[in-house]
Amino acid sequence: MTSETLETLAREPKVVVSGVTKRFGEVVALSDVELTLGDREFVSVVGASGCGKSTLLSLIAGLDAPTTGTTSLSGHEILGPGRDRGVVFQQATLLPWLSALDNVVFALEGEEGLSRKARVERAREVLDQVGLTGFESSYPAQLSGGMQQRVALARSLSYGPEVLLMDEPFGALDALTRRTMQELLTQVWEQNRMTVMLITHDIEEAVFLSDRVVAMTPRPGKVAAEFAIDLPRPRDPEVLGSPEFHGYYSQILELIHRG
Ligand SMILES: Nc1ncnc2c1ncn2[C@@H]1O[C@H](COP(=O)(O)OP(=O)(O)OP(=O)(O)O)[C@@H](O)[C@H]1O
Repeated sequence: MTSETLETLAREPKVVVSGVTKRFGEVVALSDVELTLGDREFVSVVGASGCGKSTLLSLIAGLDAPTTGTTSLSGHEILGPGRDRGVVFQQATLLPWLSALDNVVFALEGEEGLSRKARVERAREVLDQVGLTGFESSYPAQLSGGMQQRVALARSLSYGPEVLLMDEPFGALDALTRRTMQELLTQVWEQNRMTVMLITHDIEEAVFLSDRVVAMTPRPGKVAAEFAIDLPRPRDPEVLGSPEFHGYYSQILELIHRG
C-alpha cells in the first residue's frame, strides 16, 4: 500500500454517501452508491456520459434527495443546500448586472454579522486569490469565459465552505484556458485545503488534480474502482510527462472503456 493510500485512509470522513439509489421515474441513475470524501481530500469522479455523475453531485449539494440511502456531511444527514458546501457548474451563472466584485459581495449577503465593508474586503481577497485583482469593476459580459469561471470560483470560496463541489467547471473552456484554470485550482486548493469533489470527462485533468479518482460504471452508476494518485504535491505540470502519470491515466482509461 502506498503512503498516499495510507494518508487517504487516515483522513477523517467529511462526506459519506451510503447505499444511495436515485431513480427518475423508470430511469435508475444511481444504484447502491458507496463513497466517502475525506477531510481536505481532492477527489475526481469520472465515467461515461449519463452514468450519474451530476446526479451524485446534486445529492451531495442537497439540490435533490436520494430515493434510498443517505448522504451526510460531518456526520449530519444532508437535507438541503447549505453554506458548508460551494458549487461551481460548467456555466459561471453570474448576475450580469453586477460587477465581478458585487457578484462575490452578493454571495456574502447571507453572512450574518458581516458589515458591507467586511464583505467587500473578503470579496477583494478571494478575487485576488483567483487572479482577478484589477478586474473588480468589470461586468460579466466584459470578462472571458475563464475569467467568469474565476469569479464563480471566488464566489464559492468567499464564504469558506468545507466542501467544494465542481461539475465540469472547465468543460466550456478552450484547452489553454483549461490548463491555466487547472493550475489555478491546484493553487487555490493548496491554500484552502477544503474537500473537493470534481466531476470531469477529462482523465488527464482528474489525475493531475486529485488525491483519488473514482471511476463509475455506466448507468445505473455505481463506483467501479478507486485510484489513489500517489504523485508529489504541489502538483507541477511537469508531472504530466512522467511514466507514473501515464500509468494512472491508462489504467483509468482502460477501465472506463471496458465499461
Ligand atoms: N431531473 C431528471 N429527470 C429525469 N432523468 C434525469 C434527471 N436528471 C438526470 N436524469 C437521468 O439520469 C441519468 C444520469 O444523469 P446525469 O446527468 O447524472 O449523468 P452524468 O454522468 O452527469 O452525464 P454527463 O456526463 O453527460 O453530464 C441520465 O440517464 C439522465 O437522463
